[in-house]
Amino acid sequence: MNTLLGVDTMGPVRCYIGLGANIGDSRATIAEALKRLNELPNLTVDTVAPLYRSAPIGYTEQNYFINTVAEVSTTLTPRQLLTALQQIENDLGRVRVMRWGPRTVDLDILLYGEQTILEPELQVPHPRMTQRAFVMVPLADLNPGLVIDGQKAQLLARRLAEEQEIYAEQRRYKDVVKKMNCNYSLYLVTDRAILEGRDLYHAVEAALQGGVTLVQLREKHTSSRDFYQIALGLKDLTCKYQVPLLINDRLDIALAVDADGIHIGQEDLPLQVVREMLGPQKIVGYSVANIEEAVYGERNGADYLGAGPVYATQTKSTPIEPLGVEGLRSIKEAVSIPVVGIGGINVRNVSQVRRSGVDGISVVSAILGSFNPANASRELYTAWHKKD
Ligand SMILES: Cc1ncc(COP(=O)(O)OP(=O)(O)O)c(N)n1
Ligand SMILES: Cc1ncsc1CCOP(=O)(O)O
Ligand SMILES: [Mg+2]
Repeated sequence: MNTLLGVDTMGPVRCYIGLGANIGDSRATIAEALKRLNELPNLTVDTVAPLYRSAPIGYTEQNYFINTVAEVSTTLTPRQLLTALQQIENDLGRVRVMRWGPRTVDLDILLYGEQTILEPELQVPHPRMTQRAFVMVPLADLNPGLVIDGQKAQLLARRLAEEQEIYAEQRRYKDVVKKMNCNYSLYLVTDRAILEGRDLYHAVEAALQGGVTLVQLREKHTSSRDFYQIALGLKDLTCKYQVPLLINDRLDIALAVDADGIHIGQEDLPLQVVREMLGPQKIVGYSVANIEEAVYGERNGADYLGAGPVYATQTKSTPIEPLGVEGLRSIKEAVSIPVVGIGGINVRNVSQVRRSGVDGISVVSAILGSFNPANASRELYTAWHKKD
């Protein structure tokens, strides 16, 4: 890379970014920082280590830190990357008061490819990284064989973990990466009634082969035990196709099968409670039928909104008048999180729905009502991606 001109001539560079926080809801702040990192132009978060809790070093009269390390690929120059990280820190409320003092979030370039940078503002490899368990332990999770200053990351991590106070947190932040990369464009919501006895797994697998990007298991009249078993089976299937699985309504089932998230509506458990119990790393979808509900959803932790019904539907009885494309557009314009339309969407009206500006279509009968769900999904996929 030609760093003088800031021009990329060599393709993306693999970098490691250290993240730490100890003010407020540190886990949520780290999740938000990772999301913003992944939204940077010319940068992709490839993988994130588990979270660790570590004792403060230097100034010890402060909270324990939550730490992790992200592996990213980027065509940003080291300087551009540093500026972008500082911008995220500032946007998330970091105020620089004291060296090694408490912080809302701290983002450090640990390694930038194989480069060594010795500038007053930027030193890479990070000068103290091989002395810190909270850096080396998550870094060794991502790349145990990595050699820094002639020493293997895994060996350094083991030694430092014995000397310094560091605890593994339960939540796996690989989920955050999955959530950040969630594709809402063709979202299948299941309903076994529509299958009229055909096998759910076969139908969902066919839909996945046809291009479905997200699946919601929606079981309205099933015992908890059966719901759980079906969810486990669907989780295996969606994992095989690397497509996230969300559970309709039931927080207990979503937790029990470690689903990628949940979809709840106006009559389900309160959004804030669901977010709190599921944690920041999981996807929470929220049903809305007007702008007020949409704004509420965005402010209270929803990752995306299911807006509908867009058209009349036989699949769910609802007293709500269809929103139409204009109603859908007004909801999309009122928020900045992804919005999918739902209700009566099929291959004939999908291009109209797309023109409202939403991020995807959510469908039941247009896929599961077909004897060939793979073809039906393919047609919807093509229609969604068709240029006007
Ligand atoms: C993507 C999506 N959008 C909306 C809904 C409807 O949710 P809700 O209003 O809670 O109704 P039920 O689906 O629970 O009957 C949804 N499921 N998915
Ligand atoms: C669950 C739900 N929520 C609003 S409309 C709807 C059903 C959508 O089904 P279909 O795609 O068959 O119209
Ligand atoms: Mg519901």
